[in-house]
Amino acid sequence: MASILQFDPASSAARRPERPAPGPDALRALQLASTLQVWLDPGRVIQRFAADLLEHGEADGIAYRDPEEDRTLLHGTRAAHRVAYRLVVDDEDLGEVTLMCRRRYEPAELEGIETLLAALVYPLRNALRFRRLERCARLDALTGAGNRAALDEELRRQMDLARRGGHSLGLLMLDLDHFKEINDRLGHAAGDEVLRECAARIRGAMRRSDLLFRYGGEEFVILLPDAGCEAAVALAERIRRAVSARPFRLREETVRVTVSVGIACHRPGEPQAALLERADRALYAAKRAGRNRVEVHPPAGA
Ligand SMILES: Nc1nc2c(ncn2[C@@H]2O[C@H](COP(=O)(O)OP(=O)(O)OP(=O)(O)O)[C@@H](O)[C@H]2O)c(=O)[nH]1
Repeated sequence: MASILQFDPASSAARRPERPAPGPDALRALQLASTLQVWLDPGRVIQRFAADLLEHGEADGIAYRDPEEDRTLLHGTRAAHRVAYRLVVDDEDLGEVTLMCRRRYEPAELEGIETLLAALVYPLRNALRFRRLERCARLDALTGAGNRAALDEELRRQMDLARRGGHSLGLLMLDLDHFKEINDRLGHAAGDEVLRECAARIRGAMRRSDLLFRYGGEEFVILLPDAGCEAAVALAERIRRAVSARPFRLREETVRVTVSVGIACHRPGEPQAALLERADRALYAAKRAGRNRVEVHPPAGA
């Protein structure tokens, strides 16, 4: 088990005030920092950092625990001797870097490694911040689903993948029934609560590979990569049941909510707008047929 050292570049410099003028380590760190700052993806920053240390034989393997993702990236191979650094800048957690080596580290070697870690922390912090901002720009703040801009981008990407791979792509358009009544009777804040809870129930019915977006006010879109109409109908029914099965408990009231769902499956060569338009037509048919139901475009037998 490796001991974990907290690495903060400010306190690390403070610990060695008598450090001599820049030597080869410092020059290498400077070069490394200028290479690393080019990347705005934390995974790429770590990959480049690891490649540099592996190349110089300072480690046989380097693992990185991302502070915001449930994963650890490994470069190189695992080895018995380990030293782990929790990276912190101004109280901001940047994750944990573990260096693994077949031989035991000497104290002088660790000092050199800490100089290189100092080159890593700021590019890594910038990349983590950039990723956070980019994610916020693509998320709907109320429900945590993807927003309209994210849907446009993802739909284009998924249609392209479907075309190249010869896969199918299912699209569900989902709308809460009589939502205006909830807003009018209980107020906008209660309406917001319903939207949040509804998104949570939808997510609970989805598989990991399905993608949820808030399309507009009380309308959601789900993309099902590599899924045909049968799978799309099965998901739509699961969602319809999950929403209507039990009342929504709000702060002061409980309300029953239902959803209508329209489904269209991508046809080769079909433009994005046409696919959305067909799902919308199916949704309209579900509303006209009485709501709390699922319809597909084209309708069976058409
Ligand atoms: N609370 C809340 N309400 C919203 C939000 N966005 C849109 N709405 C409301 O959603 C309601 C949509 O009403 P309608 O389009 O008439 O639809 P509906 O009442 O669900 O009726 P059907 O769709 O025909 O079943 C309007 O009252 C909007 O003000 C939001 O972010 N929060």
